[in-house]
Amino acid sequence: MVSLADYSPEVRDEVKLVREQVATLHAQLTRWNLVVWTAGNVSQRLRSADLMVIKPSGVRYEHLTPGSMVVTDLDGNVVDGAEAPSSDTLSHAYIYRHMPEVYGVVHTHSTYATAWAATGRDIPCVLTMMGDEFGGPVPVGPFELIGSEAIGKGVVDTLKDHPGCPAVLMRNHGPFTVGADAEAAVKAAAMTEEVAHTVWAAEQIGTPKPIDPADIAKLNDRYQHVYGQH
Ligand SMILES: O=C(CO)[C@@H](O)[C@@H](O)COP(=O)(O)O
Repeated sequence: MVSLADYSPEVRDEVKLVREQVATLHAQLTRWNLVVWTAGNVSQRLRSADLMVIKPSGVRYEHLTPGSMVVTDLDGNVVDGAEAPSSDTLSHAYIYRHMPEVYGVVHTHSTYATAWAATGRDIPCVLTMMGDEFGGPVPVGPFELIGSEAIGKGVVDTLKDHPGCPAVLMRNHGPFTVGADAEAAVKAAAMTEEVAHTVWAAEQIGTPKPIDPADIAKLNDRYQHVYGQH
């Protein structure tokens, strides 16, 4: 069995840093009310080796530490860690293998996004915030059972039809989000829940108005390339 001792000091240094980052980011899941009990996970892929760091399965967020984070290869084989990795490890690994631009993956069961997932409806792009973050609707992916890479394949296949979108609502299950790092994927999870809630509220009031696709593209381009500090 391969262990961290088989990797260079540079890789081991990055593992230490990413363990700290991923452990800290799990607190953002509870901060933004995206999870109940242990129903969510965060991972980040390393830049220096084909490894990833993911949460141990079923461990409460207040008990998570950098040292409890599990290191696996991109086939889900444990390389370092005392506890079993997340239920979704094979799916996170599949996403990393098939989306080379992705270095962060998050899964939650946040209430409003999961309610949309239960209906099988895409969240329509009726908010400027959706143009900004998603560049269109938040799509629904196929129903898949948990524990294999099937969910990961469903996420990848769905996002092929939604280039640039960082979120998929896996039907009857909940949101999976991706990003250039774990923090970006956590942000996408928080924004997914926010727009799921707002669009649901809009549908209680009346019929949300669609945004012209050309304007959605302009919103997304500005937000992705101009917004914030550069
Ligand atoms: O969605 C599910 C189970 O339905 C899991 O991803 C969720 O409970 C989190 O599991 P882990 O604690 O990451 O193994």
